[in-house]
Amino acid sequence: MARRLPQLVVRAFRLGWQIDRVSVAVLLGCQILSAVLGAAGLFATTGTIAAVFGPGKVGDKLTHAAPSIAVIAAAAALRSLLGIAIHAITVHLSPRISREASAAVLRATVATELTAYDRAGYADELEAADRGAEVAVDIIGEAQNLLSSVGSLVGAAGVLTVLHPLLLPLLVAAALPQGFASVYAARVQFLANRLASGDRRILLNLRWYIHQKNNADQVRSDTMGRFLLDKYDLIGRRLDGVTRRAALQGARVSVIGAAVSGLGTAVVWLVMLYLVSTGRMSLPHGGAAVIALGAVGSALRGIVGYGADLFRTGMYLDDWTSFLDKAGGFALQRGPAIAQRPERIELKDVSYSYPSSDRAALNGVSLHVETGEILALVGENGSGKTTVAKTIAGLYLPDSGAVLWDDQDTRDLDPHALWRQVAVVPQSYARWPLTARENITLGHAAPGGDEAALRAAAASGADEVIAKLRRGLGTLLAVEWMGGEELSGGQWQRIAIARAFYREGGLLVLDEPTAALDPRAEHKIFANLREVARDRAVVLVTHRLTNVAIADRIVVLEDGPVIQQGTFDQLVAQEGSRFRELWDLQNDRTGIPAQRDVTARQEQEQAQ
Ligand SMILES: Nc1ncnc2c1ncn2[C@@H]1O[C@H](COP(=O)(O)OP(=O)(O)OP(=O)(O)O)[C@@H](O)[C@H]1O
Repeated sequence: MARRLPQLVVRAFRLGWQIDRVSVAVLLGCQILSAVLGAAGLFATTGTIAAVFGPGKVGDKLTHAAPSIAVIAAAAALRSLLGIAIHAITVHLSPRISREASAAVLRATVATELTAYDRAGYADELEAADRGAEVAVDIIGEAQNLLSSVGSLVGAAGVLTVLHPLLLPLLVAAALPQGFASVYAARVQFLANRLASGDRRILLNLRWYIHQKNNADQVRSDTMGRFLLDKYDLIGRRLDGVTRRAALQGARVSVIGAAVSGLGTAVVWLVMLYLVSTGRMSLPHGGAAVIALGAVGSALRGIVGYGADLFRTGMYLDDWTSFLDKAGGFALQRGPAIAQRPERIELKDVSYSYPSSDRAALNGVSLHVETGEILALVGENGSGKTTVAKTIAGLYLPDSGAVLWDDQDTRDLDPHALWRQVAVVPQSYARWPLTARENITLGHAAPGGDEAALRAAAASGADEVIAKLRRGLGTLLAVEWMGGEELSGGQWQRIAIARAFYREGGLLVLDEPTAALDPRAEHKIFANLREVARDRAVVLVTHRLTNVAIADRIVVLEDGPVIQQGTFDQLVAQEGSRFRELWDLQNDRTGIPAQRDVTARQEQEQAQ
């Protein structure tokens, strides 16, 4: 603690310094002045006592004591003014420190590799960092309380040492057991909190799932309410158990520490009585020592208490800094090269495993797509289509092999510049609680007003959606907010596609882009796709095989590796192949395979 506390005080003020130098400078100035005034007041008190208890007439004694009394009064008045100033500055500064600390976590989070989210433990580290940012609100207050106690201690200790050199070391020794106990209790509480972070996250998720509008119908229709609430209760009780055990353990040690310190304090008083009764210390000095002892005692208790608080806050802040330093070990650290609009993107023998899985999601995948082309990825659930699409888009880096954007490895490319060239419609797209305009432009408003956004909306069918909104593009798409409106699933999907069409990027990735669309809307998307692909490379992931007929090339994946590649006609013609099997199954209920069989039979008969 002795080693850590000075570092933590420096760290607290450094954090404050980054945000508001003037406030921190004034705070430190007030603190030093207050300590000096405290010592002056205490010295004046001993002077007053010596004068009052000394020999002479009462009137003379009071005249003698008057300057000291004036100093005591002035010091007390000034200190209380300084106290008000310190409090006001602390209250003003603390929330800003906490907000800045949270913003730093957010900045680090968006600057981590996507794969971090797939790693067990990352969410815990993120939560710990968030908690560190949350408690940062206390650090300035705790640091300044500690400084103030240290200031009082220095002043009072000086006075006490002048009165008798034995008293101060004895008092410090008496305070130490309580100090150790407080730090131990703080540490136990911190470790318990860390241990419980997984459960706390589950509770948070449960709350979110129960509150969320998207799930509200299923919570009711699936009669999930009781089940979720019981789960919440169960985990809450487990959490209570952890905190109760920590509180008991901390309290046990605190009681022992307090008892030993209490005994120590009794010894100090006995020593003082002994010194006064044996004439080793004068009575006026004894009186002054009583006051100084009180001041030193309360300063020591302050150091112990505030020190323990600061120590605990420091442990949380350690989690915060360690997350910021390495962003959970997944900080984006790619090369600086700036990606241009890609002419050709190529996957060369790419393999990729998710961190939490010992099975490869991609296994030796090689394929390419060029500007003006539509590449379709096909395969059964879990075959690796989305993973390939994300790897092409530079969202994942391969474990082995390479993803080349015009011969430049995505590992060497600046990721933000690369993503400016990418437009993605993922399977579950974000429904931002923003206006329709912002949902399409995503903060990249075109200089020519709404023209580009409306063009993208027309290409995706979102124009019909916008036309029905009360305030058109300016309508807030969040019904839970005043003036907001809600869209249907398919209407949202049209907006998500418009968003991708709006982006200028040279790569367009569509992962099941029409799953929620009606046939007319779906037809419109695919009718426009060739035009959209004119100056972009398009990667299309879909299970609806009729839609992949539009693609220039189709890649069929199965559990990681590519098992077939070719045009639609080539793949359909491969009897017994996986693509042909999926095609036949999909059309089993529509009669298309039967028609095909009839056509094939007719052709055979004609040939004979
Ligand atoms: N975040 C993840 N963490 C661990 N494994 C994952 C993760 N995402 C996908 N996988 C695994 O990787 C494999 C490929 O998944 P991917 O999502 O690429 O398949 P897909 O072909 O797109 O499937 P679908 O047709 O169901 O969308 C699957 O075995 C899946 O279980």
